[in-house]
Amino acid sequence: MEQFNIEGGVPLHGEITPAGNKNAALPLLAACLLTDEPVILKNVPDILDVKAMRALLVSLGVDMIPLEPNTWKIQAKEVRPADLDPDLCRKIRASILLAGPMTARSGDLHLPPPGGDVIGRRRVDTHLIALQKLGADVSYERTFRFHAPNGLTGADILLDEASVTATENAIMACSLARGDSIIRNAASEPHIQELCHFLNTLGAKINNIGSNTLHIEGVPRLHGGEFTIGPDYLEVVSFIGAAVVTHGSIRIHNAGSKYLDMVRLVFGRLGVDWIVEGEDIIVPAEQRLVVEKDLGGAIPEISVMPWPAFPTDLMSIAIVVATQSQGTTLFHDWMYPSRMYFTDKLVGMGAQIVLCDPHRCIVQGATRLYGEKMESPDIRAGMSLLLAALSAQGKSVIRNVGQIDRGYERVDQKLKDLGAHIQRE
Ligand SMILES: CC(=O)N[C@H]1[C@@H](OP(=O)(O)OP(=O)(O)OC[C@H]2O[C@@H](n3ccc(=O)[nH]c3=O)[C@H](O)[C@@H]2O)O[C@H](CO)[C@@H](O)[C@@H]1O
Ligand SMILES: C=C(OP(=O)(O)O)C(=O)O
Repeated sequence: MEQFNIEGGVPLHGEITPAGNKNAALPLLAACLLTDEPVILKNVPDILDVKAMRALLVSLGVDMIPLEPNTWKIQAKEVRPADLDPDLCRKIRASILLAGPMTARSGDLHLPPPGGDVIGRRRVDTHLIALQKLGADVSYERTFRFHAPNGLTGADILLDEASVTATENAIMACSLARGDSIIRNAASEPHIQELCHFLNTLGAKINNIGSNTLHIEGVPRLHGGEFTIGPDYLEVVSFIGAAVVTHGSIRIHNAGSKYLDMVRLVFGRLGVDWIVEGEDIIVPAEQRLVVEKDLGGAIPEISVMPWPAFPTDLMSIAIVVATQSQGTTLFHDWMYPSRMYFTDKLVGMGAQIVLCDPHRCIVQGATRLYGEKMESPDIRAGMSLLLAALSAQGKSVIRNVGQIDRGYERVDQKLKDLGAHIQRE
């Protein structure tokens, strides 16, 4: 297993361009199953999760041909509901995204359980409820079977929670269902909006995009098309965090700042700001990192919520930034029960953090961090430990960097280009 060796304390300077959004690329790749015509996808990130999704699609009969770096021609001329490799499905959460398009396209799929980040129980019930509502038979005996030999029929679907991937599965299935559908309590993250725009490019009829009530007119077939995946806002914010905790200054090209309003508000409470210049973001070196108290001097709370509120996937980055901001902040992530345990490693580096329970921690900043040897537990915690190591005095080792490579393209090279002292070994 590869590791990163980092010599911390070097301010980052320079320019980067983020890769395409992992959480958009994965559903868009799965959505290519909905048409037998070729699709050209541009700005597909070169990351481990995409490699796993590609292997899954290939085993279902899909051709995926690289045209140039980050650009793929994908054609699902004929699909076969083959027995999918359970180990491959377990590698990524997004393997569950095969359920919607395969049930709609071929009426049959045997799907082993998905995997992904180990950050607590991750239910799939909402996915099953949505597909059942559209008329699919769903059974589970260590593997899922989705069966709809006569196709799917549009329905009024009320999701029992605003699950991101369940919304995506429902959207893909409704697009080819007979008749009209409504998806209520839909999630509306940027990647869900992007999936809707992509499907409309292929001839789907999805309305109210970006809202929590989607209207979908089913169509008998989708055609081919071309689409460019948008920038990964999670990578953008991770690099903003890296610049801030190293007191550096960077320019991020094509940063997709239209999606960052809430993040800016929340990071603003930690004293972080940036300048938007066209499509770019500039993080200035001079930041007054002081926690902004709530009215009456109360300790501010940063908590996660479905979009357009603050995303859970940025919680660990915000926690590391808070260790470098003067003041006290309460962090609350009710979504996942195991996302906060990585704070132990920050404490080992010198951070003052009280883990109150699996969902809450209090960070008292600013503290100097010192280099440590660590293991990357999950993708975002891994990236956060990398930020901490870049900010720390002395040497750090981060093992199990495959967790970071799942979602960040060439992260070590990008950091090196910004002047970081980082080696992959
Ligand atoms: C491949 C992909 O796109 N993964 C993302 C997707 O995962 P994923 O789609 O798996 O996450 P979900 O949106 O289903 O839910 C995340 C967690 O929050 C809970 N929950 C969610 C919504 C809600 O209204 N009530 C509720 O309790 C769920 O039970 C689950 O435990 O969305 C998550 C939440 O943004 C992100 O962390 C993941 O990076
Ligand atoms: C939790 C994440 O990914 P996944 O859902 O793919 O495990 C993430 O991207 O932070």
